[in-house]
Amino acid sequence: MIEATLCFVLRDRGDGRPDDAAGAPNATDEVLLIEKRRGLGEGWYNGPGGKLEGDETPRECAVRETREEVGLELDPAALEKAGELTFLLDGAVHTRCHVYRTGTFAGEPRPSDEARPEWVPIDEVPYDQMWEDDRLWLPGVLEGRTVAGEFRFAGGRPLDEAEFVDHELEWDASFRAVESD
Ligand SMILES: Nc1nc2c([nH]c(=O)n2[C@H]2C[C@H](O)[C@@H](COP(=O)(O)OP(=O)(O)OP(=O)(O)O)O2)c(=O)[nH]1
Repeated sequence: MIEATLCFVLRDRGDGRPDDAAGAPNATDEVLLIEKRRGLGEGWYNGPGGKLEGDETPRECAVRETREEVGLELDPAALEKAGELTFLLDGAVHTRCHVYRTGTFAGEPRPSDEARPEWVPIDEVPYDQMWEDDRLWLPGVLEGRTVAGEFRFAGGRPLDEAEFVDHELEWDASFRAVESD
């Protein structure tokens, strides 16, 4: 089983309207997406992220992958755990993915061999150029919600060529018990 991360960095486009009391972003916020240049999901938009290395925690992985892919420095303590997604392929767990969200970052995004970064208004996220399941959970994550999801694919490797067949979602999931993540 692969353990991986995704990290969605949000910024306020500056319309002066505050986010709501719960801190949920408003519709003028932008999210940093990458166009993935190689590997799984090549050619599709996603958040920065990737597989855990060595004995790093998912949080450390999200910070490292964001630095490597787009050159932003994140504050690990300011990463909010927003999701835990399990991707199954032909009945077996293929990848467990920890999803983070943050509004705290330093630096300007820059392209790398792996990724071309782009700030995208959260109501213009190109779901037709992303993994097929993303439209089911990413809008809620960008609104500040938490989600636990299971997504079933079938048809053999690689995962990004398999058929998306089924899913289960639990919204407003609590990840406090595993917050060392
Ligand atoms: N948004 C989204 N991301 C997904 C899905 N399935 C899935 O594995 N991912 C993510 C998890 C990881 O961040 C990323 C795959 O990891 P990666 O970027 O390290 O994969 P890779 O094959 O390019 O690995 P590498 O050669 O760079 O080590 O894709 C999905 O359905 N939706």
